[in-house]
Amino acid sequence: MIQGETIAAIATAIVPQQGSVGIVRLSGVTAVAIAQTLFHAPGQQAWESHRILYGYVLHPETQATVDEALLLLMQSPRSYTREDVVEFHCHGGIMAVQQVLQLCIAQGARLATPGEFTLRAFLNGRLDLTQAEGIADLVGAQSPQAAQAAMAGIRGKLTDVIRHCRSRCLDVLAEVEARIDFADDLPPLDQGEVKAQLGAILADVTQVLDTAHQGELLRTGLKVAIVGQPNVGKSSLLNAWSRSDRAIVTALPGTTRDVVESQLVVGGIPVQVLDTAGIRDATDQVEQMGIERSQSAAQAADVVLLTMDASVGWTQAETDLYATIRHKPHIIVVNKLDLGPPVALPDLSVPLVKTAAAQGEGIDALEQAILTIVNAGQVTAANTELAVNQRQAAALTRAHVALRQVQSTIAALLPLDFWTIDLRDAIRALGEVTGEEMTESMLDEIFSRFCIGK
Ligand SMILES: Nc1nc2c(c(=O)[nH]1)N(C=O)[C@@H](CNc1ccc(C(=O)N[C@@H](CCC(=O)O)C(=O)O)cc1)CN2
Ligand SMILES: Nc1nc2c(ncn2[C@@H]2O[C@H](COP(=O)(O)OP(=O)(O)OP(=O)(O)O)[C@@H](O)[C@H]2O)c(=O)[nH]1
Ligand SMILES: [Mg+2]
Repeated sequence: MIQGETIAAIATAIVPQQGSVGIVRLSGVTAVAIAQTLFHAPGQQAWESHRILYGYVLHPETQATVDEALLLLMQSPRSYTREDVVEFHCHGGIMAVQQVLQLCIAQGARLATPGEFTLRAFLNGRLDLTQAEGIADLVGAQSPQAAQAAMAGIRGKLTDVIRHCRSRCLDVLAEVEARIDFADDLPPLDQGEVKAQLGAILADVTQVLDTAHQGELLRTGLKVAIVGQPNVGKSSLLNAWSRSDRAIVTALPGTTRDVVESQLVVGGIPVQVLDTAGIRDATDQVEQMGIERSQSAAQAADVVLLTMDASVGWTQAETDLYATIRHKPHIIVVNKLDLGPPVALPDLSVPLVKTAAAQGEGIDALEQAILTIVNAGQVTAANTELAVNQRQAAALTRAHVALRQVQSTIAALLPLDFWTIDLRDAIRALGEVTGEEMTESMLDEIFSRFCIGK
């Protein structure tokens, strides 16, 4: 194992007071030497791999005690990066980890770039690209289902399927090339067999591609904006939905002045709900600015909930507002249903949900309507075993196109050389999913999206 220059980073959250323990991680050729310079382990503790040492981090010049800490050694290749890895498990907060990191830098380590530990794990063959992306997804997951899908990626479920597709393509390519090179010495190509193989591979690629929408919903989640006239019950809806008193509710129209956010999980999908200022012709400057924010929130949302008051009914104001959001996926929420049946409903064929937010009624129906409108299907643990991301989907789409092209080439009775061109394209595209065929700049681009210390 060739080890790179030693990199260092704080591996835990650096938000103040957010953890009782903080970890500084080192990986590379001088990691152990740096630890031996900085860490004093009293008594007869052995510096062995996969052992924890107890002791003190001491400033090498002043001998001042920087922290009381635990030290974890993981010797190459039995580590996350497959290089020598050392972790200082310090007290939490920011001072201890920052000072230990500074001491490591002073001893010659360099600050790791985002994702660099995982990049090294990838380059040293400990994980492939889909697994590395699974790790980033797990760190960013905002719902248990999103975490479950990420974990499937880490465990190599997608890798297995894609590798199998790629190796079958390589088999077909070998058969075809053999007929080109040694046509006289071999029996003719079994075209039926080749067609069957291609059909089977295409079916597998299609099945994986079909998970892209679920994957996108789980990873990026949804932004849902509640808009409507003042006093229709938008803030009450947010509160009922999030089972909290997140937003101020009063009987006065114009209560909400700024966008109020709440993070929820709907059917496994992370959902950011935005309660907004009621929209009307306001003279108050603060309210007017709030209304501008409502309008931007609606335009930035994935789904807009146009909320109305059943006891007032659908008015010209709703018609005007509707015109501004009709190009977005939207649902009409008829609130305050407890005050009696709606006076007037819109003459539109759009999804409509009836609620009584103050009583917490209608939330289930609202969630169902949202899942339907974004075509969420059933995001359950059972079918999130595979959930490809946009990058993987783009590569799989190229593989799909190339495989279809091979089928057309065969059907058009073109010579064998033509088959191999598209087969190679498909093989390259499948290799991009797992990272077997990647350029350095593609890798930099992917890993730079990771957080520092990962
Ligand atoms: N303290 C700490 N906790 C952590 C991590 C870490 O780096 N440090 N991880 C980091 O993300 C995750 C655990 N992932 C890990 C994956 C592989 C190895 C590892 O050493 N693998 C070697 C040898 C395993 C063995 O002893 O046989 C290997 O696969 O070759 C370590 C951590 C989550 N928890
Ligand atoms: N009867 C009844 N009253 C409701 C319901 N939902 C909200 N209200 C009441 O309507 C009033 C306005 O509620 P809010 O949730 O503040 O309305 P809003 O749309 O956020 O109002 P603005 O922030 O001013 O735009 C409050 O007095 C609520 O208690 C409901 O379902 N039924
Ligand atoms: Mg409000």
